[in-house]
Amino acid sequence: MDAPTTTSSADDTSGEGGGWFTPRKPPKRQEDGEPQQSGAEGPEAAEGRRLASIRPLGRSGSAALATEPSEGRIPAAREASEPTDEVTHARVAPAEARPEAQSETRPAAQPETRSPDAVLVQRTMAEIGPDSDKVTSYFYALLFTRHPDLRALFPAAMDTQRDRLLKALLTAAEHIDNTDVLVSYLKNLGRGHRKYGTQPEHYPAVGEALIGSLSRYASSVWDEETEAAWVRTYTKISQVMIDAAAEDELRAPAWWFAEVVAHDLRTPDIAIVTVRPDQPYPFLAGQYTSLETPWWPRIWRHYSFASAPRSDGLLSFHVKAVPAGWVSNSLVHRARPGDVLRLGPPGGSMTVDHTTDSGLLCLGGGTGIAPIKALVEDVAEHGRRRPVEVFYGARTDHDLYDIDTMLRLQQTHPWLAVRPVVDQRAQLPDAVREYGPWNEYDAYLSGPPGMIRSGVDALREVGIPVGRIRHDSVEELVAAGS
Ligand SMILES: NC(=O)C1=CN([C@@H]2O[C@H](COP(=O)(O)OP(=O)(O)OC[C@H]3O[C@@H](n4cnc5c(N)ncnc54)[C@H](O)[C@@H]3O)[C@@H](O)[C@H]2O)C=CC1
Repeated sequence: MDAPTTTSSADDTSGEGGGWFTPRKPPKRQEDGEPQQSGAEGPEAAEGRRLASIRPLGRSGSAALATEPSEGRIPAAREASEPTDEVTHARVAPAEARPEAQSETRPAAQPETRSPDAVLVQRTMAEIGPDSDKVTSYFYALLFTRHPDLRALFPAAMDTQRDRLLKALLTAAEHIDNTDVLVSYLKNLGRGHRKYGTQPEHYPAVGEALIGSLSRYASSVWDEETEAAWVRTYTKISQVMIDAAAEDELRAPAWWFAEVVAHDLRTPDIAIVTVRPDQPYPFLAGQYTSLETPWWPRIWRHYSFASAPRSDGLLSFHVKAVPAGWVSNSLVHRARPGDVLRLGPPGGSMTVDHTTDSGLLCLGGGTGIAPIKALVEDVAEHGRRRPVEVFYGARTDHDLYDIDTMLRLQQTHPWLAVRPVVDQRAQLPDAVREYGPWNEYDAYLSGPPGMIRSGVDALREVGIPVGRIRHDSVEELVAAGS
């Protein structure tokens, strides 16, 4: 099944964006192609005022956000940029979930801790909240009418990811003061865009469309000051992305080709797909990649690696075909040895900290067992006898499609305990409560959103601090309709 794209509780910012692709020739303004809008604020009025402010951002090497990342995470946006496998819709965080909404309810005497730009950006976000679908549509209308070459390079069916790019940008802007988290997120986002062929000159085009759509739908709060704040914010965002992509270019390809070498249908809708990349693919156990099939060009989905790095260089994924999941259905029902896929760079930070000897408490629900298996192999390879307890949840016995592998690992490694938990008999979080104590353990959760939520609650109840609980982004899992 599609792996979620966020990992870890206190970190991770893998980033994949929604896809800006290389035009065959440099993008060119198409004044005649403007979307026709009735009403006072047409695209020209909305967008034409300050386009010169967003300049092409070359590969300067000087990141606008200078602070080094501390592996932070932006929970809402990380996955936002890369869909899992489902149709999703524009989702701007509800007002009550937004940082500015919280600060708006502070007592008046409390000092403002946000930067002036953040205040203006967040005010815009609050304003466009109810119109997020319209903002998204207008954003892409502006982008593609002004830069038609870009349209041809997005997936044919934009519904699947059309809001990903915008959402990632808006979330990044909203967190502009949270530099540690943001820089790491944006660097990953910039690196992830290399597989689309994104070039520095594409960023101003996107920035213009962004400001054009925001100014239209946040017109009641939009003024010169707000526009300047957005221009500064977007310039910072894009500069970090451009620099990260340029840096990455020196050491890694934009994508890897990977030939399917094995296809093991474990249940009618779950397959283990093994591929051989065309060149070495470095990654860490617990991470994931983005994957494109030949049947759905430019539709990328995330899948966790189901093994630690192997000496033969092969990579495996556990894929569950989900309703309307184009990529997952192709991988389960169509892919065969010899087919060639493309892989993006690895991402995610749900990885083992080898500097400690703490035990690992792992909860894997359904195909979420894939990265858990990789973590177990990673611990085994490091030769440290750390206790590892795996709770493997499934709907029925039949759905424990990889239990044999897990039990074999348990036989080989005395420090490993694997406990299958089948729904009819127990709930995964309840099962965890029956064992323990867990206060000396780091926890890893991988599975559907409901499992992550109730699992985190249960783990906190049994005394594991939140900073030691790592998991995939629930928001993104929900967005994926998993
Ligand atoms: N890196 C990761 O974290 C990965 C996550 N996944 C995610 O895992 C999910 C797997 O889907 P399926 O195999 O269809 O799983 P599923 O829906 O069949 O659920 C599997 C098990 O998770 C537990 N579970 C599910 N909902 C729960 C809830 N509300 N409360 C407590 N426990 C619950 C139960 O034990 C259930 O049997 C997908 O959403 C996929 O995106 C998949 C691969 C990797």
